[in-house]
Amino acid sequence: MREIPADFRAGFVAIIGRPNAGKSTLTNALVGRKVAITSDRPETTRRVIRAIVTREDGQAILVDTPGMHRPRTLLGERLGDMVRDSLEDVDAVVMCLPANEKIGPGDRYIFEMAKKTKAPVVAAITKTDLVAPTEVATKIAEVSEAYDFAEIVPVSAVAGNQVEDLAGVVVAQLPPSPPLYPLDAVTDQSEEVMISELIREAGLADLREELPHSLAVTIDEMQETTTRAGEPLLRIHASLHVERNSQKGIIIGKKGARLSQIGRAARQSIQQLFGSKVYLDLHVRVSKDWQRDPKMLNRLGF
Ligand SMILES: Nc1nc2c(ncn2[C@@H]2O[C@H](COP(=O)(O)OP(=O)(O)OP(=O)(O)O)[C@@H](O)[C@H]2O)c(=O)[nH]1
Repeated sequence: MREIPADFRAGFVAIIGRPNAGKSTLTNALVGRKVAITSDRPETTRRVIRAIVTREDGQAILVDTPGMHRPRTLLGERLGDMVRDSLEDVDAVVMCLPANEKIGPGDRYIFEMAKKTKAPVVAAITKTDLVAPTEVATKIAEVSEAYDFAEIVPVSAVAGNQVEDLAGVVVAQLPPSPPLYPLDAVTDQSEEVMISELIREAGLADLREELPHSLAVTIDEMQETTTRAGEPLLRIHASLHVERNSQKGIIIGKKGARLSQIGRAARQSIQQLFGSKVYLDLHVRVSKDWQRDPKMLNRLGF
């Protein structure tokens, strides 16, 4: 293990922002690896994910929160609780504000929540690649007037601009501390959670509005075996839960075409992550109103 400098800093950092603000993409860019799933539909993130960024000068443990919105279902309420919990006991907060969108009521609602934490709040002006440099300057002025941020850093997770600078600014807000996780750790999620998130990501890709966020994934069985040729093989049986029969049809597609496509995409990303061959068996189940069913939510880990 390399030597830890005496002025090393470490702590927990909440990444907040309204749905679609770019939190998951920024988390992945900061870690340099995919740990959070992303999509262009709001409210993709359902879990509080811990991603770990380790640098020469410190270690930031990122808590990726679900986009904040007014709760309509029991799932919504639990997500809200998860966000509030994740703002307690953090050492710093990063609030994502997209460069290409005006500050709105959703952001102001989050400012109010952020005021309740004692931790410094850094503004990350995200998606700067989508606007002209002069617009970034205007945005910085708008953001500095809207809230008393400790620092403001414009960043593009997609173009990779200023991601390192943001990491440096965030680490500087953390208290002096030895590393809290091993230096090579990137996440504390279980393999099962990561696999189910990758399957959910594949399920959400290319879906039109008719199947919004009624999709949940459970891993029913997972087994490490070998192929006939003796190579390591990960066998996974998973269920895709939807709320209605009509949604089941959408997921399966004509003659099962969509489901096969989901299986192929998910298998590829799982193989990439684990570096071994994967056999993936997917079942689609209708679990009526799972977002309102306490038993089902518990099973899914909410
Ligand atoms: N051009 C560009 N697009 C970005 C950037 N960061 C995120 N996006 C896009 O913005 C959309 C939302 O990004 P996410 O990272 O999923 O947003 P999120 O805040 O985690 O969203 P929720 O999970 O809904 O809370 C995706 O389509 C991303 O590809 C960026 O730096 N540049």
